[in-house]
Amino acid sequence: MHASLVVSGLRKVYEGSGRRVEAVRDLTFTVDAGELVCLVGPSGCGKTTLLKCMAGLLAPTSGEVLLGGRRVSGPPPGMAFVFQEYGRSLFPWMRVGENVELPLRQKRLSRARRGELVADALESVGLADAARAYPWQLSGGMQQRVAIARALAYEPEVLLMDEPFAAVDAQTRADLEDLVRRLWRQRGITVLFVTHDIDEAVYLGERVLVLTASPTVVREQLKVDLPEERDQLRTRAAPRFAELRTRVYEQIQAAKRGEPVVEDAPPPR
Ligand SMILES: Nc1ncnc2c1ncn2[C@@H]1O[C@H](COP(=O)(O)OP(=O)(O)OP(=O)(O)O)[C@@H](O)[C@H]1O
Repeated sequence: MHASLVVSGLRKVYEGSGRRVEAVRDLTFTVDAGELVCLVGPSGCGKTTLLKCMAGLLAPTSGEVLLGGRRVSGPPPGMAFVFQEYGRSLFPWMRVGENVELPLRQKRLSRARRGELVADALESVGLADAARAYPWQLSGGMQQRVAIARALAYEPEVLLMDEPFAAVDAQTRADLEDLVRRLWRQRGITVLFVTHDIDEAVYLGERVLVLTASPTVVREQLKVDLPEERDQLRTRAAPRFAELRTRVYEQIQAAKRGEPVVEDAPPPR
């Protein structure tokens, strides 16, 4: 049930109100089935535009997105999202369990099966006892866990995450990062994770894609050759982690300065 994501020659030009913005010029990359890829780039480089095109919420000007070999032309059934603004993505008048169950109502599942999926997803994020609480009775980090549980319960082939931890404190963020790694390893979902945070990208990803400033192309694809088993203290203290984060940082600085992309650049040591 895992699917690859292919972005091919994607271009998006916004036009209207006498303004023309070429947000994304030419993006081509693949996220293999079951891979966890992080995407970083300078602010305003078109990450949200890209994700909206991938989610079928915005039509590209040219190029295409393929999910499991099928062209995306509207919200694909096998895709789930987690956004930064958990406060706005959960319905305050619904209990946690009902929020998690909501997207499942589109699927033709029995009530019992829906109940199982909700319980399993809440258990996976460590919130088995919160099903009857309302979102506003939970901390920010717990609300974001609910948003992750809602995406998991849907049993997606692909999970798109758009700066999902930007609004939580550092300690919670570290816990949520480990949660994403653990769920990804357990469930083998294909994950594309957008973040502003270079350390987060290197800690989480199997690969990091660095985008240029808008109009956007892929500046570099970096394989994260850290052990699969990661640890907030040991991994972040490893010399290889420091080398990788330096490389990503340099690439983002170069992107901000608008330096041209060097084709066939040698791989980092
Ligand atoms: N609906 C729109 N109409 C016109 N221009 C837009 C629209 N949405 C985005 N843009 C422009 O497209 C460019 C990329 O915006 P986008 O929000 O995709 O970037 P981003 O990388 O997600 O930004 P950030 O990192 O700050 O969240 C910006 O120049 C923005 O002004």
